[in-house]
This record gives sequence, structure tokens and C-alpha cells, in this order.
Amino acid sequence: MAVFHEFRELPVFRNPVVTIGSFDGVHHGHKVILSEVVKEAKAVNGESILITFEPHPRKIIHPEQPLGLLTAPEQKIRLIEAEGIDHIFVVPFTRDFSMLSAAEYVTDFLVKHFNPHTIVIGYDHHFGHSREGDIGLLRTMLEPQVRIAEIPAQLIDDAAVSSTKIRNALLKGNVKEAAEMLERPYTFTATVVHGNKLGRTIGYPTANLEPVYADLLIPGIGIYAVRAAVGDRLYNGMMSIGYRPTVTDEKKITIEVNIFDFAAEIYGQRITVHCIEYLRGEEKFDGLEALTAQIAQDEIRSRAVLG
Ligand SMILES: Cc1cc2nc3c(=O)[nH]c(=O)nc-3n(C[C@H](O)[C@H](O)[C@H](O)COP(=O)(O)O)c2cc1C
Ligand SMILES: Nc1ncnc2c1ncn2[C@@H]1O[C@H](COP(=O)(O)OP(=O)(O)O)[C@@H](O)[C@H]1O
Repeated sequence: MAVFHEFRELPVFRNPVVTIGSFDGVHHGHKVILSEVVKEAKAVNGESILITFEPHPRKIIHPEQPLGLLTAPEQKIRLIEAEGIDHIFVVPFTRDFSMLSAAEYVTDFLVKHFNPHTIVIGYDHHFGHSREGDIGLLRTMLEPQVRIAEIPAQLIDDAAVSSTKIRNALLKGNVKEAAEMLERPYTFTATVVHGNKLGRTIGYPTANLEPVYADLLIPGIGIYAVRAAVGDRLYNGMMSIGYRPTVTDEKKITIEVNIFDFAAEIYGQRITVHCIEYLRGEEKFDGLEALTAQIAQDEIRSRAVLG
């Protein structure tokens, strides 16, 4: 699969079958849509092209509203590739781009650069300044030269609902429900940074994590059974997300992972955490001894969950 970031890199495609969207998470609903696009392209002996945006349009249009994303840009591209899409074009989403009128978007963006044979689009997809363009405008402007294939409402609704649903499930710690909708465990990649060096003194060294991609959603506060990819190996472990009220009054959320059957300095390294199961909420214990006893219980449960 080829990934393009600039218009001048674009080749002439054969019978381009184009779809457009954020596809954050590349979850079950998205996969249904992507398989439709791949099928359409096969049917007309064409190439499938997915147009997506970076950063996420909501980050530009509503920068004041927090939005935790479900996939980092590179990860999203890999997941889309796995669904069999031939090409991805990542539009640098800017204020200027968001100001294109709907008609300019169709003529100067879609047709000029992609010359689509077919556009596969949701019944509720809107584009152009103030979201004034819709599938009706595409039909009026482009049919019959371009085929407009409408994605059935049911498929779109499933997809839209599950993006929000997945975010909400993760924020509540419900990583199992999220994994069902994603068809994989929720993961994030982070750099190991220095903490307070207290973990090793209680027998549970914990790698303190700083997510590489700051816009990614972090699951809700709590204790989780996880897997952690370090280098090319996947370990079992447990993760704490929270304020650590037992040891500090700081109002800063930390993410830390204790990796089972592992003993190495990994400061500065990147690890990918797979969130498998929520174990419990964070508690304020009466001292380190009580905390350590609870963490020992967490380890037993994590090992049982992870098998
Ligand atoms: C599995 C696990 C569960 C934890 N649960 C709690 C908790 O319920 N309350 C709390 O205050 N801290 C909790 N912690 C965080 C510890 O306080 C923290 O790991 C310890 O202070 C070491 O911090 P350091 O890595 O900065 O040295 C937990 C940590 C782990 C790994
Ligand atoms: N089993 C392990 N799980 C997590 N980190 C480990 C483990 N073994 C060694 N380490 C190393 O120890 C560090 C954590 O020790 P800790 O005393 O908690 O220090 P810090 O407060 O800096 O995180 C990790 O960043 C990592 O480099």
C-alpha cells in the first residue's frame, strides 16, 4: 500500500474508488465500510483510495474541546492497510483547508486530485466550510460522470456509535468492551521516564510511561491487567493509572507498568501497552505496606486473567 501526504506525489489512478473519513480506531464498523470500498474497487477493476485527515479535523475546528483519539496516525495507516485498501492520502488538515466551500472541495480537491470513478460515501457525510456539502451536492455536481455509492445508514450508524462508545468505554476503564468493538485490545505506545524510584523499594519496580502521541486517549483511572511489548517480546504485567494518593498529593495522573518476570533498565525505551482487563479502582492506602499487599493481590489476579 502507498501512503501519500502531498498532492504533487499523487499518480494517475486506474478507476479510482475513493472514500473519505477520519476512521479513528479502525474498529468493527469501519472495517465493514472498508470492505465495501475494496469490493467496489474490485468490481470496476479499479484502485481503492482512502482519504483521511491529519490532524483530526475536530482538533482544528474545535481546539477547545478535548478529544482522545483511539489510534495514532501511523497505527491507523497500518490497520487500514490490513483491510486491503490500495492507497491512503493523508490531507494536512489546516484552517485554510477547512475554509474551502463545499463546491470548491468537490472541484478543486476531490475531482482535480483524485479524478474518482466512484465515491463511496455515507448518507450523512458532510464536507466543506461549515459542513455545507453533502451526498446530494455530490450527486448534483458529479453524476453521471462519477458514480456515487451511498453507504447504507445502518453501517454508518454502527460505525459512528461505536467510535463514541469505544471512547466512553475506555474512559470508564471498560477495556474489555472496547476490545470487542475494536476487534483487538486497546493499545498505546509510550516512552519510559523516571519516577520517584519508590517502586523498586517495595519490590514492584514500575516503568513510568509518557505516551508518544499526546492526542491518544488514556483509559480511566484504575488498575489493569496488561501485556507490554518491550523490544520484540510481549510480557504480561499490571498497570496503574491514577494519582497515587497513597504516596503523593500531586494532582498529576501517572501511568505505570510493572512487567512480570522481567528485570532490566528500560529508561528511554518505547513500550506498547495492551489493555486487557480492568481489575479495580485506585485507592488511598494507609501506608506502603498495605499498598504493597494489595499490589501482590493485583499480581495474582493479573496472572490468572492473562493466563
Ligand atoms: C498494580 C499497581 C497498583 C497500584 N495501586 C495503587 C493504589 O491503589 N493506590 C495508590 O496510591 N497507588 C497505587 N499504585 C502506584 C504506587 O503508588 C506506585 O507504583 C509507587 O508509588 C512507585 O512509584 P514510582 O514508580 O514513582 O517509584 C499502584 C501501582 C501498581 C503497579
Ligand atoms: N519488572 C519491571 N517492571 C517495570 N520496570 C522495571 C522492571 N524491572 C526493572 N525495571 C526498571 O526499573 C524502573 C522502575 O523502577 P522504579 O523504582 O519504580 O523507578 P521509577 O520511579 O523511576 O519508575 C523502570 O523504569 C525500568 O527501567
